[in-house]
Amino acid sequence: MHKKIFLVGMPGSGKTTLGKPIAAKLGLPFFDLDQIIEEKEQMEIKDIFSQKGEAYFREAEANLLRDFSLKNDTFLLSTGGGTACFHKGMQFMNETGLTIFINVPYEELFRRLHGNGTDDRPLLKGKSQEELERELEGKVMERLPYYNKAQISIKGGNLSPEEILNLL
Ligand SMILES: Nc1ncnc2c1ncn2[C@@H]1O[C@H](COP(=O)(O)OP(=O)(O)OP(=O)(O)O)[C@@H](O)[C@H]1O
Ligand SMILES: O=C(O)C1=C[C@@H](O)[C@@H](O)[C@H](O)C1
Ligand SMILES: [Mg+2]
Repeated sequence: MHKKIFLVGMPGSGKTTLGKPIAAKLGLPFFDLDQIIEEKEQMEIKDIFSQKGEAYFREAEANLLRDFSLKNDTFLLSTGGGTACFHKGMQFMNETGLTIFINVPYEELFRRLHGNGTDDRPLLKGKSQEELERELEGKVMERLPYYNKAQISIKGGNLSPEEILNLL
């Protein structure tokens, strides 16, 4: 049984929503790297982006991913949308534990996030509907090569936690 599990995937793919019940079923404590960053920095992610910039955020994220994984023996960690894609995040997670990619098509991500779903997602905020859909499409294309290195890939977004557990 794996004791260190990393969930990776796009914003809106369900890492937080699905992560909690999956962790509970597996008896693992659940953590969310975005929350860990906000606690450490004492700032919301959108403010880190606007005040300190994306490069600062990516470095803090990479450092905290490593610190957290080394200091904790058992966990299910829901990572940020970009964690796998910067500073060799995917490689580190694959060397450290079990990686699971929740693979949701961009059209479904768009359905979930348009409206107020982008308020707390600084990379997606302030775009028209059309721009948001194109942005999601582009990001999925750009990031798939990283996410696809996960050891387990779960296709389609509308699975329940129970269905996902059956795939593990
Ligand atoms: N399996 C699912 N079926 C249907 N809707 C879902 C599913 N998983 C998540 N959603 C919906 O999609 C939205 C985004 O989910 P969630 O916040 O869990 O994504 P995330 O991967 O944690 O995003 P982020 O990387 O921005 O933290 C929520 O409104 C949630 O209700
Ligand atoms: O997709 C991304 O690059 C991000 C996703 C979020 O989880 C946050 O980590 C942050 O908003 C960046
Ligand atoms: Mg989340």
